[in-house]
Order: sequence, then C-alpha cells, then structure tokens
Amino acid sequence: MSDAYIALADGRVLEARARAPGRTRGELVFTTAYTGYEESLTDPSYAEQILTFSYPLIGNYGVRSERFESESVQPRATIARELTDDVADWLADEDVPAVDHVDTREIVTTVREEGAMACGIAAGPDATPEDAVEEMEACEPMSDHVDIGAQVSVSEPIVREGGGAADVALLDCGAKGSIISSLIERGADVHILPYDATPEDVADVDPDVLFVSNGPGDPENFVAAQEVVDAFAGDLPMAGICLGQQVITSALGGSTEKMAFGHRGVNQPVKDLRTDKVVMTTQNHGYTVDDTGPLEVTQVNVNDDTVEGLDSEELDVITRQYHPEANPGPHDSLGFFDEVLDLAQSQPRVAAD
Ligand SMILES: NC(=O)CC[C@H](N)C(=O)O
Repeated sequence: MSDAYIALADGRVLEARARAPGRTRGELVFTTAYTGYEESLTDPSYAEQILTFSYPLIGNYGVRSERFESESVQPRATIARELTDDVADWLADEDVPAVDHVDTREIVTTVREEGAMACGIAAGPDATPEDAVEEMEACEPMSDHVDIGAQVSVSEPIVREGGGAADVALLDCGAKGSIISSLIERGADVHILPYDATPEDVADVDPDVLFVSNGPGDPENFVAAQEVVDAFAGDLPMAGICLGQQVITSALGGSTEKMAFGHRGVNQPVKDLRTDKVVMTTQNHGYTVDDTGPLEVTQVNVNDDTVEGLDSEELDVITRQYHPEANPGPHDSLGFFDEVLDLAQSQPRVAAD
C-alpha cells in the first residue's frame, strides 16, 4: 500500500512514498541539477510549482541554512527518486509535502513530451488517489497567479550597504539572496524595493542603476515593474536577471512566451555572440523572450537558440536570462555583476520623468 499519490494532468496517478505529509497542487517542472538542492528549494522563482529532481539521490550532503537563497522553501512540493532524512525532515518542518520512491525518469519524460502541467499531490497515512486528483483539478495555470509577486517580495524597502560604490535600486520580484550579495560584494549599496514599487519610490532612492530581479510566474503579470522600467527607459541604466530580463524587454516594447517545459539545471550552455565563447550556466525559467523590441541579442542558448542575453548601448540596458550569481552552479558568468557596476558608475544621475 502506498501512502502518497501524484496526479498528473494527463490523467495518470503515480504511487509514491510520503516523506513530508500534506496535500497540494502546482505546475509540475523538473531540474536536472545534481547539486544545489538547498539553493533550488529556496529559490523564490519556484513559487506555485512542484519541483521534480531528475538526479536520483537528493540530500547527501545535508542541509545548511548558509546555502539558502531565501528564508523559506519555495516550491509547493518536492518529488525525488530518493530523499535523505535530512532533506525530508527539513521539508516536513516547513510543511512542504515531499514524496520519493517514484520513477522520476518517467515524470521527466512526460514533462519533456507534454510540457509543464498541472499536478496534485497527496502524502501521508490517510492520503488517497482521489485526494491527489482533486488537488490537480484545482490547479490554476501559472498565468492566473496575477499577484504572485506579493508572495515573494519584501513588503517594505530595505537598504543593504556594501560600501557606497554605487546605489542600486533593486525591484524585488522574488530575488535570490545571492543576487543581492553579489552586488554588495562589489561595493554597491542595494536599495531593495517591493515588486510593486512606483516610479516615485525609485526616484526617492536616486539610484545609479535600476536592477529587476528574478521571480516566479508569468512576467506579463509584473505590471508595476514594467511601469517603472517604462518611466526610466533611456534616463537610467538598467539590468535584469531572468524575470528581470523578461520584464525589461516587455516594458520596452518586446514580448515573452511560455516555453514547453523550460530550462532548469546547472549545465545549460550559453554562447556569447560577440566573443564566440561558450559558458556553462545555471537556469530556472519557463518563459522566454520571443520579441526583443529595441534590445540586441548578445547571448543565445546553444541547445535551442533561445535568448540568453540582451543589451542596448543607447538605453544602457544589460540583461541575462540565466543566473550569473551561480547558486547553485558554475561560476563562469559572475563577471555580469562587474558589468552592472561599470554601467552604474559610468552614468550621471537623473530623476524620473
Ligand atoms: N528564475 C526566474 O526569474 C524565472 C522567471 C519566470 N518566472 C520564468 O519562469 O521564466
């Protein structure tokens, strides 16, 4: 007898073992990362998703809060082939359902073939297949989570001082901690603003650069952030990572689209079109830029040619779809933050229109 069930939108119900009890639902996605489970599980961009690890053993070097990217576990549930007790206990303490002893290869193949899909989970002694199906049927499409930013952003501005080398206004759409620390380590003072900050809030900071963070869900729902970008376009240098790239591009007249199953892992090859150099990158996204508007493509994904980097010399914009902060993952692209600081330090200050 199983004590956990996973209901998929294609009608199947898989049996599993409960490691952290509960019922929940979310968009089913997978990551191919073989290390960095603490960073992935605390990455706010996984809000409203159920995260499957394709690597079969998760948790073999314990759980340490120094490696967390935010204060809580962010996916709604976790699926793995085998979870160690350390990870299972952590997820149970955080009330995040977790299941293992399931054929994750089959789940990954399904998502690759049919796309990210609605999923329901029921785990624990009283769980039934019907409970999981009920959860799956109540799962909303990601784009219906219109105010997802409220779940992951600061509610009040916070200043983190790094030495005064530059003032960065960071729109916190669900920022990973290591994006903020990467800026602080380079001497920047980071003014962390809520995801729904107004152009006036940004002007009050008098920043050298506007930075739009990563974040969960559909970038088209981050309307306030797009309005801020629109208000300062051409007057203030801008940078963004992942959702930040998507929000900046949409605000400047481009657009985004949903991918079939996205990119989630730590070995995504990215080619810089100016240098022809290929680097390995960390990624976690389900949307991509399909129309770059006024921005120029500087980097592409080697596997599928999707846009990985954009810039505009005229507008002083530089963005990345992948995660240069590299937690988890390779450090190949950390230089992005030096470029952001250069951009900030090269500009005279201006006020909003
Ligand atoms: N990591 C991110 O910022 C993800 C951005 C967006 N939510 C996507 O899935 O594409």
